[in-house]
Amino acid sequence: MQLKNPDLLRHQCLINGQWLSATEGGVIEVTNPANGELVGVVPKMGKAETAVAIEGANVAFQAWREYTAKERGTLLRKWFDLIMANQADLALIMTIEQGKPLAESMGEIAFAAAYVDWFAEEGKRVYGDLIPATQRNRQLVVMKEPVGVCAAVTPWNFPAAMITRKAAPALAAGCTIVIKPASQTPFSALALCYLAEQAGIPAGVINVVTGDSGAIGTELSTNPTVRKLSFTGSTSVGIKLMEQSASTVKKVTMELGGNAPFIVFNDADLDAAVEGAIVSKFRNSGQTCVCANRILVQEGVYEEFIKRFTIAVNALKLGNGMEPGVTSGPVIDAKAVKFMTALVDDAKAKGGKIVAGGKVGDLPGTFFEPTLVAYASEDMRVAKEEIFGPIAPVFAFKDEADAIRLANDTEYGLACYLYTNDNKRIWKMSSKLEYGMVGINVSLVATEVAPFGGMKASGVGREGSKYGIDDYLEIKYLCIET
Ligand SMILES: NC(=O)C1=CN([C@@H]2O[C@H](COP(=O)(O)OP(=O)(O)OC[C@H]3O[C@@H](n4cnc5c(N)ncnc54)[C@H](O)[C@@H]3O)[C@@H](O)[C@H]2O)C=CC1
Ligand SMILES: O=C(O)[C@H](O)CS(=O)(=O)O
Repeated sequence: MQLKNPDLLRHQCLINGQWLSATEGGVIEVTNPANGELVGVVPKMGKAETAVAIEGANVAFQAWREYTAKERGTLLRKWFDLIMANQADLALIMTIEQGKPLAESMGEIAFAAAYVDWFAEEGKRVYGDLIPATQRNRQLVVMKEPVGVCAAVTPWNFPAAMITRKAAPALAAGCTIVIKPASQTPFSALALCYLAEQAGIPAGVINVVTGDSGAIGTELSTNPTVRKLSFTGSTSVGIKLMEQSASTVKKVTMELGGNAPFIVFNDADLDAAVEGAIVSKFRNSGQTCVCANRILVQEGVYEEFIKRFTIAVNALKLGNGMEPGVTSGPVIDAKAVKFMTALVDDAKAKGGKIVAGGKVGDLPGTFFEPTLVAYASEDMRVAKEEIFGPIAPVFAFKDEADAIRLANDTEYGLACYLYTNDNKRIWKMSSKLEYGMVGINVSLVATEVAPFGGMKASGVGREGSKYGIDDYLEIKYLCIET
């Protein structure tokens, strides 16, 4: 890996300002999903190292909370500047360990940096209240204080943005944090924390522990010093972490799975809908929690949509994300390839028609072709399960009532998309769709200035926006005799 700044490629974890190997010397191998080549190794840490990191974060918290919001903001701004100055190297690390095309990695690094920039400012707007008392000689004051030591467990699909989306509000609020990145993509996390150290963020404020997910996760979720845990990943693991966090009554933010409907009405701009479906479905090879998981097209335009969408899917270029022009990289591992094959076989067995792709990619890594399943039906696995890969099932619906029924027929409630030019329908549908985020003639909704999150099995809490810092704060009410 040819980096301009070789110091970014870290093979140890940052704990209390020290770069450490695992106590027992174990390592985890990280491979490139595009070709199976070894990228490098990181420490295989566990409960003991995690406990040390938590204790160090607690010591650091005592001083960090005394910094003014402006002082913390200045350091976060320096972190932002260093992330952007190293964008190309960070993107290269991401593509090699995660597989997404280099252009997408460049975009994610800018997206990750945007959260740091946003919360560098937002920390300075954590206001309290003075409440008119109901009794004479009383002053009622509301203060907001940092919750303390926080934990973050993050996924492989956005190895940088999911870290800064948690670390930036935590640090801006005056908290400290211990991060457990996905074992598939640790180098992005380690590089980001190296840059935080270079920005002058004090030792112990931000820590990274790589290794045994179960052991590290159990310590993070049960250690009483940790007051807040933020997780992005599968609903099953999220539930487990919520259960484990309950024993010490932690605040939790859970960004979990999704099953996004992408609804196209007869009156929609079909070219815009096709373009939006390509972006929403095939970004990161379909491995995002907000990807279009079910494409619902009204009967009047179904055949025309399939015709245009087939052309667009066949125009996607599958390959190594380092190659110019590649739009679709590998899926994360062989397990994902096997899952995609099972979903396609199930759809075919239940009457679906594979009009594009449908096969394992004929490339050295873990590739699956961008796939279009026409004439999808509700009894198929792709109707109920989070695909998390490059398969686009297209279902037909009759009218608004049918679209709402189909769209809400899932335990998830994260993102959904609506393509129509009827304003009355937009407001009526938006109020009935059981999702935390609604894209209306828009297929990419995530931004640092808006609340990201959902309901039902998609989790609790919001990240980003002015709402994203609240869960890193405690409200303290003072009742003062005057
Ligand atoms: N909502 C989202 O953005 C994401 C959703 N997913 C969903 O999860 C499915 C599986 O993907 P995975 O990466 O395997 O997700 P996962 O939920 O297994 O892993 C996410 C993170 O949790 C950690 N983890 C796993 N088991 C843990 C435990 N017992 N205690 C503490 N931490 C633990 C992993 O090491 C990783 O850092 C995907 O197919 C997709 O459906 C996965 C990634 C992101
Ligand atoms: O976890 C994810 O899939 C991301 O949150 C999706 S996004 O924020 O990049 O849209």
